[in-house]
Amino acid sequence: MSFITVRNLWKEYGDQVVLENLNLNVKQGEFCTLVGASGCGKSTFLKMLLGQESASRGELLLEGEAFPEEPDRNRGIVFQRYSVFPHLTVRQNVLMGLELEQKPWLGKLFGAARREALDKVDAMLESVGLGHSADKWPHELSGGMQQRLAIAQSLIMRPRVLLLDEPFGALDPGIRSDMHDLLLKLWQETGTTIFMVTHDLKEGFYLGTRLLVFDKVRNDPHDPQAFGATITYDLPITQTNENLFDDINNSVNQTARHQAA
Ligand SMILES: Nc1ncnc2c1ncn2[C@@H]1O[C@H](COP(=O)(O)OP(=O)(O)OP(=O)(O)O)[C@@H](O)[C@H]1O
Repeated sequence: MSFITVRNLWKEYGDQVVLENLNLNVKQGEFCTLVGASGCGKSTFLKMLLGQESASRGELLLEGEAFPEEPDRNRGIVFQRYSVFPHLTVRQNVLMGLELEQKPWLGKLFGAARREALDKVDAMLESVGLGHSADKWPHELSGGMQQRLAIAQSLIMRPRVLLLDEPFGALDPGIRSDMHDLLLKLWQETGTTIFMVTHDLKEGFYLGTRLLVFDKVRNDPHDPQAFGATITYDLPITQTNENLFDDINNSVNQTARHQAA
């Protein structure tokens, strides 16, 4: 049985068809990268996987069962812009998830439970290279450090599915490449299933084990909302070549021009 099953999935907002007829089977531990023109519903798809948006039609299954309708600890998300809490230190930012999980009403751990949680937090901070910054405030961190903190915050909950929405889009190229190494290391260590949206096709090819291209196959210039995007390429990344890269790039750019027209 596949870990995640997407069957004839549609998403509409009012008259606008955003996604049409998505079909996908994902195994546990796969690293899927999602590319596509702006507005093709990539973030919407992540939100559906997170439980923040529901499908208009079709099925979204986790191990054969309907996805829980509310976000839960099975799924973590990291956005492009830093989603950390400015009024908490680095350590408190990562600790908070564990506290809320174990003490949902009080939001605080005490004694041995707190010490155990702090050990986990410090180990996680070490693994994302923030061991020396545990007592800093988010505004004292660089963009790359804040993004590492956001990743630590998600991973401490050991999500079975990690959703990344252009997590490195706002970072400089050098820092991006460090973050790639870090993400691959954490993915290998945790075995979590990843869906990552990127605008950078090369990044998609480099990081993922599987590339999903979201694109519109039909376009009505008089009614741009009539048709949604679907998955036009679903490729194991080992089977790619230079021509395919150009084909995908061209079709995504063409859709982007239609959307902008
Ligand atoms: N809550 C909402 N209500 C109405 N329309 C929405 C909502 N969320 C998204 N949309 C619309 O759905 C379409 C797809 O948006 P989405 O953000 O998923 O695209 P995307 O592929 O992630 O784009 P980008 O690459 O620019 O982030 C857009 O036209 C957007 O305006």
